[in-house]
Amino acid sequence: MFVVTAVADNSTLKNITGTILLAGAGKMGGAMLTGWLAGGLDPRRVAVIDPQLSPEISALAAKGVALNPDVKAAGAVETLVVAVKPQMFREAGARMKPFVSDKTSVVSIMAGTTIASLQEVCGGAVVRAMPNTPAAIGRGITVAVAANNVSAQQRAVADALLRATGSVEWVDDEGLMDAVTAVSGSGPAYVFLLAEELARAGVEAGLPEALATTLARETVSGAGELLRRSDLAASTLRQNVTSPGGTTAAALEVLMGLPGLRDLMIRAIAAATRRSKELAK
Ligand SMILES: NC(=O)C1=CN([C@@H]2O[C@H](COP(=O)(O)OP(=O)(O)OC[C@H]3O[C@@H](n4cnc5c(N)ncnc54)[C@H](O)[C@@H]3O)[C@@H](O)[C@H]2O)C=CC1
Ligand SMILES: O=C(O)[C@@H]1CCC=N1
Repeated sequence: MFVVTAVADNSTLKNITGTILLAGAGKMGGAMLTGWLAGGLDPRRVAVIDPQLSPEISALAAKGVALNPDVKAAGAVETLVVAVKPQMFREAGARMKPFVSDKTSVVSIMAGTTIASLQEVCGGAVVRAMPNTPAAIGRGITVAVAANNVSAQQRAVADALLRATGSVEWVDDEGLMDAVTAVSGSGPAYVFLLAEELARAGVEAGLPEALATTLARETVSGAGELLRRSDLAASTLRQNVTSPGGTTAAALEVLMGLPGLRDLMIRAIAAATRRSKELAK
């Protein structure tokens, strides 16, 4: 389900005149496409390539989005956005190459896949980006890095496409992308796991399952919203919950003990970073 409403007035999106071709309209590609349309991109500027189109994406044909066009029907592709699984990129990318001219910019959101292999398989001026699933509600964060041959105009269009689903941070060092993927790309999963385990522990402590699930969901999302709206550091917000000698202190003694959450998180992020590097091979 994609429910992105316009994140900001995005005149760059509205002024796009070439074709934006999305390859792979699954969870992330679909969320991005919804964000572009909500941000004012003309649906007639958009084409989608996906062998298994969802009903939600297929329905966009009525608004003018081109579905699985051939190279001729797609027109001049200004930006190709690659949102297929990294494992299928070699095969899928070769089929995308005919859509790419030397004027096309190629924006990839694939985990692990390097600028060098995108240049080799697809050509074009490559932007490598890593969004995350809160993009589906316009609250994603994306980190992006551009190859040397990306023009200022191409970078502005890439920025507008990525910013349609949340905020964007640009970096110069592609080497950061594996750790970025581990922290913010995969990060929402760690937060959802926290909600799952908080509920499970509540049941262990004697709560009915439905109540425990509601309490965990509202606590994780409410604390997330407080973190977002507050100017205070996460550590200060944590201290504000913690009365000396009280219940929170008792729980934090466990979570912050050794080995505790810090050690677990360092190991988890290291594992995801390693996996991102492996996906490059
Ligand atoms: N799910 C997530 O949290 C995030 C995913 N990503 C990246 O986004 C990419 C897509 O991931 P998801 O959306 O989760 O996967 P998904 O499985 O939901 O979407 C992939 C889509 O690609 C389509 N597809 C398969 N073969 C194709 C081909 N030859 N040409 C065009 N489309 C084809 C599939 O039908 C599917 O709709 C991956 O590379 C992943 O690393 C990046 C950030 C976060
Ligand atoms: O798990 C993955 O490989 C993708 C990249 C970041 C989130 N999902």
